[in-house]
Amino acid sequence: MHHLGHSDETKEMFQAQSHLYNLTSVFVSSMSLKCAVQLGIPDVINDHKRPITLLELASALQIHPSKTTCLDRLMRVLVHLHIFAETLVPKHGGGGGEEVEAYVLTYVLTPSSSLLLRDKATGLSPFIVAMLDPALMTPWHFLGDWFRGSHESNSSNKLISPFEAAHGSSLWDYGRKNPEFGHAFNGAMAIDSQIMNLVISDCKHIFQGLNTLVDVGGGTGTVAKIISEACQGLKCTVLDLPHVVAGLPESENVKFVGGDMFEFIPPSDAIVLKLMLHAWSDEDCVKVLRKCREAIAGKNERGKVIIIDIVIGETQDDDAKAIATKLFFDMLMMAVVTGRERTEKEWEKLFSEAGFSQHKITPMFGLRSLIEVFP
Ligand SMILES: C[S@@+](CC[C@H](N)C(=O)[O-])C[C@H]1O[C@@H](n2cnc3c(N)ncnc32)[C@H](O)[C@@H]1O
Ligand SMILES: O=c1cc(-c2ccc(O)cc2)oc2c(O)c(O)ccc12
Repeated sequence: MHHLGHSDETKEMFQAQSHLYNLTSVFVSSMSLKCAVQLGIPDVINDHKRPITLLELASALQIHPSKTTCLDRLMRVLVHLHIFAETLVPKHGGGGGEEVEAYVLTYVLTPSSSLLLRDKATGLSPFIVAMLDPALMTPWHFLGDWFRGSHESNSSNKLISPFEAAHGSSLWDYGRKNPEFGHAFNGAMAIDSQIMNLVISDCKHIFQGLNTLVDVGGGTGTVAKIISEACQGLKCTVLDLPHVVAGLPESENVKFVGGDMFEFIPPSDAIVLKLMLHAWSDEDCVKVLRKCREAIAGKNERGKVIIIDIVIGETQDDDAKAIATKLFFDMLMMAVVTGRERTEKEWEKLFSEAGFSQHKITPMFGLRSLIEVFP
């Protein structure tokens, strides 16, 4: 291909333009992924038991023939994103020792699409659909207006989020009023929590010596179940909003309490807060942490708060991708709730304002850290 001999200035301008076009269209990656999940493409490929051609895929998905070329284009982008891979297979099976003359292009799963299969407990498909629900996408369209200050505070005189500006309710209240969304969101969080299964053996010592534990905002109890199964005899209570825990099945070691963490946290040896404090302002975090301190009062050296959350600026942050994801999370916490991601210094400030004297941070899995906080 012949390239025109552009000046450095022109090259730079085209690069800048290309960068902006790329940023403007990155949502196409998320939406193409969501489409693949909605169509059930990973399961169709898996159920086929061998590499699948475009026509076989279109037929299994019952796609109208007029849209086969559109499916081809969807698959092309998903292959580019490493969700699926292409492989050439001999046209007529190639068995029998005869020379193969023609090959046909087929699709196979990759490690990423293997995580989307329906039968896997850790299958991420419901997570992807919930996180890309229009209810969570709409607030982003309100961000500009929200910055300009047209949406300042709700009835309790607190700064409202772009989510509340868009929907007229906080994320948690919206989930109560729209149970389908609420269940999908809680289901997504439960899937995210399944990852604890992979690390619990490494952090069992954190729960050693504890008799009781409360998982504050523990959703449908995934983390509590994993911890209680790993630590024999440990009695776990999950505190979450009443509509979240209503009717959930209990067991001998996992009980549910419906309530508001700003009002009351049941007394226990330790409190777990996973992906909780990052959803709240500093002022609200200090209130919750003070309630936690009351709940573990009198437990001597056993008493502690165990936080699983993001810490910005850790050594793992050498990886540019990890930094970007943490910064994206920070924006997410701005758009859908009233929280933020915090550096160690910012966490430390919250702990000392809430009356805690010591903390220990252990980088954990993925982007999360485990922070033990002591009175
Ligand atoms: C992001 S989810 C985290 C769920 C769980 N900890 C996990 O990591 O899978 C936040 C949870 O906080 C709960 N929540 C929100 N406000 C609360 C409150 N005032 N008191 C108790 N729980 C609350 C929500 O219902 C939701 O289950
Ligand atoms: O809207 C969200 C999304 C998440 C989330 C995204 C990706 C993950 O791997 C885990 C969690 O977390 C949230 C959260 O903790 C919160 O308090 C409010 C909203 C969201």
